[in-house]
Amino acid sequence: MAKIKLYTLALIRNDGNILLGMKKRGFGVGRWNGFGGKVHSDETILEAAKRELLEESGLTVNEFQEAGILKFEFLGEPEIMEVHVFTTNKYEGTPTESEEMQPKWFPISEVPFNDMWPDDILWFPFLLKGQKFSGYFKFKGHSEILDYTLEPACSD
Ligand SMILES: CCc1c(NC)nc(N)nc1N1CCCCC1
Repeated sequence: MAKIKLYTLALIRNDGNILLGMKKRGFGVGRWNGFGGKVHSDETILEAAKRELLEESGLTVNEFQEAGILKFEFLGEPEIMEVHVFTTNKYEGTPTESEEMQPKWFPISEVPFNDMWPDDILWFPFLLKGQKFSGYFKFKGHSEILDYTLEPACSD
C-alpha cells in the first residue's frame, strides 16, 4: 500500500505579480517554485504552510486561501506526495533569501515555466483564476510526466 506524505506549497500574490523562489539545494534544486515543504507530525497542514513560508521567504501569512491539492507519484518510489497548495495576497514582511530559496517577484505574464516543475504550467491557470483544482501526476524521473489527471474541484 503506497504511503502518502503531506507537503505544503504557498504562492504569494501582489497585484499582477507572483512571488517565486529559486531552490538553492535539495529536492527541486535549480527550479523556481512556491514556498513549502514537509508537514511535520506535530503540526497541522496550515501550520506547516505558514512555517515553511516564513523559513523559506521571511514572509508571515495569517490567512491562506486553499487553492488545490496535487498528488505526485514517481516511478519506482513507494511514497505518494500529497501537496496542499495555498495562495494569499495578505502577508507581512519583505521577501528575504534563505538557505533554501532566493525569492523574486514575477509579473504573472512572465512566470518562468521552463525553469519550474513541468506540472506547474498545467495547474497555474486554475490558481490564477481562483478555481480550486485537484490533480494527480505520474512522473518518470523529475522532468517527464507519464500521465496525469487535473480537474476543477470544490473541497467545501
Ligand atoms: C515534487 C512535487 C512538486 C511538483 N511536482 C513534481 N511541483 C511543484 N510545483 N512543487 C512540488 N513540490 C512542492 C512541495 C514541496 C516539494 C516540491
